[in-house]
Amino acid sequence: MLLHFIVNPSAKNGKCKKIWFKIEQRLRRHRIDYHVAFTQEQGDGTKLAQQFAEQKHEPFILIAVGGDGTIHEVMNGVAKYDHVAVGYIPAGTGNDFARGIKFPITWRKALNQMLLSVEGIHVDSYDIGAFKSTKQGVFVNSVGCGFDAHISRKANASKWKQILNRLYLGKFVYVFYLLKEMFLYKPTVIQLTVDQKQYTFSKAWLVTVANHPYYGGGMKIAPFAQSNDQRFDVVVVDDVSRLKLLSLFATVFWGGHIRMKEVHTFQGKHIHICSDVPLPLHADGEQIGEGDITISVNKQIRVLK
Ligand SMILES: Nc1ncnc2c1ncn2[C@@H]1O[C@H](COP(=O)(O)OP(=O)(O)OP(=O)(O)O)[C@@H](O)[C@H]1O
Repeated sequence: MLLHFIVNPSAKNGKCKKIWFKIEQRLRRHRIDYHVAFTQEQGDGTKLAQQFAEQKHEPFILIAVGGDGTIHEVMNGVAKYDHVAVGYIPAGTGNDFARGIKFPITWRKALNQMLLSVEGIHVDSYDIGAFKSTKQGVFVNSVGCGFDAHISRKANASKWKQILNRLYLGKFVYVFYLLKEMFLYKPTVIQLTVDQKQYTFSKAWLVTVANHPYYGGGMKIAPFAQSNDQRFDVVVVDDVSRLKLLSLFATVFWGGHIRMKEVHTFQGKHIHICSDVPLPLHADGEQIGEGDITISVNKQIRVLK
């Protein structure tokens, strides 16, 4: 069987390119036929994946190699096609999708498992979410609005990120903006609707709609979320002091934050978030603009395990 790969060479601060060369050696050694396309800029993952899906009429396997941004883009290209099974080799900095579906988070182990799986073609079905705001699309990990999207927007726009990325210190940019913006960001009134029930939060910092527990490179933002239960876990941080917010960012690594009284959790299939002030939004860590957003469960997608 011919395997199709979409590789983001820039993932993991450019290390993904070297990872791909090693993957290629293994494929050749196993005499596996493959075809590869490289992304050249943001958005290419979606375009290439859609082109593959439209060209092929028989079932085929499309494997994304990169980080969460890469699998996000590839899923956006193929979510509406039933004849595609998606594979994922984690080769990014965060790799939360792999954690979320309990797939190995190192490229070597993931490749080994996938090579076994390809022979038997073992696929599992997973939920993906659909969002509609000024942009629309699907997500595999989470959609977030408010403070976290604000931080990632600031960090991505920073000239320091590119410089520090080259030194593999890119994460410090997020920490810098987290500490700085904590004192500048103004929490807002948010109206949240979960399956027709309405809730109002007067000083909301952030709302995360999660498909599985992981976020931001291993933080357990929604510890009980499951990626195959056809619903989302919603986490709201409201009316928290700036000092306590800092401790929240420490406890979120093991999921301890959900015991705080300022953290509210819900579960549902249809979520609407609106606010008087347009809130920054992200889907799987990718910027998707700002404003009100509606999120619903998309049909499941088949993933190679
Ligand atoms: N050739 C390219 N050059 C620059 N950016 C690219 C290229 N191809 C894709 N991108 C963009 O790179 C961004 C980051 O990719 P990705 O998220 O896969 O890697 P990562 O940030 O290292 O991993 P993670 O999200 O898991 O932390 C995505 O927004 C994607 O659109």
